[in-house]
Amino acid sequence: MGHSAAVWDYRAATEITKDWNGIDQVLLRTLRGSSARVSLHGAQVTSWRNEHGEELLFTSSKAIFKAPKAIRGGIPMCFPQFGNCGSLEQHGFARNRMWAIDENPPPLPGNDSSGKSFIDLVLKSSEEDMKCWPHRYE
Ligand SMILES: O=P(O)(O)OC[C@H]1O[C@@H](O)[C@H](O)[C@@H](O)[C@@H]1O
Repeated sequence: MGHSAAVWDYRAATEITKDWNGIDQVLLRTLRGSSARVSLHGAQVTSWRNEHGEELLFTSSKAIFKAPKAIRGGIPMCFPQFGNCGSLEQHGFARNRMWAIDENPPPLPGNDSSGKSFIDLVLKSSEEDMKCWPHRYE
């Protein structure tokens, strides 16, 4: 990619694209050539490729990347419940909401961002979700 560790610009290694349903997804690349893809639908990690381009995550070919279905596969956010251990939908509603990019995230701990890339996503409680889970969160 033409980056060197001395001038690593993680923002240049972060690209926002749309999936086939028009939903924003974030592609993150590292200096060494590995990458991850995160959908704003559920903040779900849908791909993680190593520096050889090999996919390390399973995402079902039957996955529907669109509400009201949560994405099946990858790394889901299970909140505020896991599985069916509660009265909410399977694994909670967070994986079936549109998350937002936090433009002013707190810095990474230490000085460990060289060659890496990252994105901070945020989900805030909504009046609608308060009806079934009456707690504020962010
Ligand atoms: O199928 P979903 O709703 O995407 O959930 C993902 C998986 O979550 C796990 O907790 C279940 O044991 C699996 O059966 C399930 O497939």
